Amino acid sequence: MPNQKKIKKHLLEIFHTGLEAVKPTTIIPSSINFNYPLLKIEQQTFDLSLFKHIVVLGAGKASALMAQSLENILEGFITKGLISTKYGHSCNLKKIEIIEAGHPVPDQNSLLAGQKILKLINQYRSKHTLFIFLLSGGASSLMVLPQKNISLKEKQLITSLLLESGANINEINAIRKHLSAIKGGHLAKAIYPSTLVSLIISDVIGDKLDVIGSGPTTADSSTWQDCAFILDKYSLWDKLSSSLKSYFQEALKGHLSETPKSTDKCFQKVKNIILASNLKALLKAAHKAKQLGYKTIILTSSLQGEAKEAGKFLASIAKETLKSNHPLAPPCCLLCGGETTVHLTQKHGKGGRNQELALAFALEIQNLDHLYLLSAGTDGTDGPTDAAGAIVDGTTIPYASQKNIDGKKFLELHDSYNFFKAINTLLITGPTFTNVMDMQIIISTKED
Ligand SMILES: Nc1ncnc2c1ncn2[C@@H]1O[C@H](COP(=O)(O)OP(=O)(O)O)[C@@H](O)[C@H]1O
Ligand SMILES: O=C(O)[C@@H](CO)OP(=O)(O)O
Ligand SMILES: [Mg+2]
Repeated sequence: MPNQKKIKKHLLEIFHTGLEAVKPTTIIPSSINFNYPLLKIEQQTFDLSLFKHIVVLGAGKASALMAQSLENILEGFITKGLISTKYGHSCNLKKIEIIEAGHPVPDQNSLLAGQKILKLINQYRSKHTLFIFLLSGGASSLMVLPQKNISLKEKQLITSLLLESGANINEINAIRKHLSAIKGGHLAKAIYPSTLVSLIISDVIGDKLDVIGSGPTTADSSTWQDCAFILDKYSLWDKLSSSLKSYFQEALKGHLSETPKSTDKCFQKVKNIILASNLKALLKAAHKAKQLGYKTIILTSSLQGEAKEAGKFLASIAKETLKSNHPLAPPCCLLCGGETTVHLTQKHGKGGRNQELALAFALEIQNLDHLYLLSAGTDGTDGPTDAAGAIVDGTTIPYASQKNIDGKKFLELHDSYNFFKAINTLLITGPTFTNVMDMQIIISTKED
């Protein structure tokens, strides 16, 4: 079907245009202006003649390309640097060391990164050092340094429990911050009295500074009470090791200190600057969709909730375009972004929130012509799979049925990856070196 091919090409063009707008290679050069001694980053200006050293640190899925883009501007001025990124997300750097580490569950290299970053901070901490921190999503797992008495194994266990529980990223990170000696503002505290500027690519809803990568350079707004509430809400107390359980209990009795709060003087010397977000990608994607001839609307950049419910809801809007021309008449493009969650049942298959959303959408529009959806993670990875997401239309479910593949069953088993793999409709991009949550692109067209 030639039209099907054309629309799929459009979906990919719109997605990749959105991605391009939030790549480090785009945003770093466009936000930084350097004319020695003045380094201007967005609205902030730093006089480099006041500093003896510039030390670049960072963690996240985008940190390697952020570092490379920064080296292109500042190479001769950087004293030393170290960033941590996910396996397979490195690129060539001249001055800055790279460690590749585990994600979404931290590993030994995540710990090594946390230790080495703290060592560099201790080595260069002074009023004459400017620390530049390159932060993007994934940092919570890629750089860890557990508080005293907490082992890496315990951090790994609680991370896995939280990821499977259906907890959202605010909740997951409230717990992670309270177990960390480097996130939840602790990194800013360790760097004080040096000057710190944190360049940030946001992958959380509302661009909350203390949630992105568990906010290493920001005052934490969550509390031990919040942690207790989250452990209750997802029935996690009994799944914790006995030592971790007593750790939280001690904290609730007031025996452990809180994460650094906004009144801490260390934050007076910190500038947190968000360089890219989901909305930025959606705006550029919308521009492309309009160029391709679609009436276009951005529905939201904060889609959240259970992935399959979001898929159903988006399908209802897509169908409305055909039925009543609302919110737009075809040919039109509806854009959305955000981060849904998947509450995994104990026995489950392989998938990710975008593939799950796409499968739920496909089930709702089966046998309907004219509707198409691309749903994908902007980091190029959806869940623990090698796919970024999937592309579906009205033929997806019937085509699978012909091959005796029952979409409904695969959805129930959270096995969306194997569903799409079997019918060869996975979207595979590889690492994109950026990360602004997920994007959904719906095209509704009345052409045959
Ligand atoms: N079989 C599965 N089906 C659907 N979602 C899954 C499955 N396995 C894991 N997930 C979800 O994948 C999420 C992690 O995906 P990932 O793309 O790495 O997230 P992020 O990009 O935010 O780090 C977890 O929150 C988990 O709920
Ligand atoms: O590192 C983190 O805390 C989160 C949010 O920023 O990123 P990701 O979902 O990619 O793990
Ligand atoms: Mg995420």
